[in-house]
Amino acid sequence: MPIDLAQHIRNIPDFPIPGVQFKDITSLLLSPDAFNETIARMVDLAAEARVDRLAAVDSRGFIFAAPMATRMGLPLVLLRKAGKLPGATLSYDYNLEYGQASLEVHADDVPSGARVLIIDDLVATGGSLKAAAALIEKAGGETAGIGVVIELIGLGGREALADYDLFSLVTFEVDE
Ligand SMILES: O=P(O)(O)OC[C@H]1O[C@H](OP(=O)(O)OP(=O)(O)O)[C@H](O)[C@@H]1O
Ligand SMILES: Nc1ncnc2[nH]cnc12
Repeated sequence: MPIDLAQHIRNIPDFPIPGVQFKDITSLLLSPDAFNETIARMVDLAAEARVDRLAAVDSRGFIFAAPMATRMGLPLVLLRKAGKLPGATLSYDYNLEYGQASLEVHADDVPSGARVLIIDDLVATGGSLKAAAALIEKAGGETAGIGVVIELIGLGGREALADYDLFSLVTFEVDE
């Protein structure tokens, strides 16, 4: 029987603010089989694009991108929240489903013309991943695609990212 990854993702209503159905991946991480299957499926989909590097969105994206990078034998670039990276950075401000943030990348981590696949746990409005793609492009790279474990339907994420190839493993309606 294939593993139903959706069954391993816990829903927490009204977190972090009333009205948000929070998709909690900590329950997925507690199952080594489900976590392993998640990485295997992400790697299979990632292999469909020509990719030179992976980039991971702070912080939950790190959990999935790091094992993918070692399995794929690719360099991993960290896209971090403001003020965390020690070297010279480029940054981009964006809106979340429930707040505002800024992403940064080390300017030297993206060679000119490098094809970068961006990885995160989840797409909601697409704001974080749009900022991630903008950063990669500002640094001189090309966005080879975007991969997420969870796609929330109803907040316009896929539409906001229409310029990019986006793959996801599991979809949920935003109010589900
Ligand atoms: O599509 P969007 O509306 O931009 O929302 C999705 C983003 O929100 C969450 O991250 P969050 O900023 O909460 O940080 P975390 O990973 O550190 O929990 C999630 O991990 C995505 O990165
Ligand atoms: N509904 C949600 N669940 C988990 N992470 C999120 N990031 C943005 N919206 C989210």
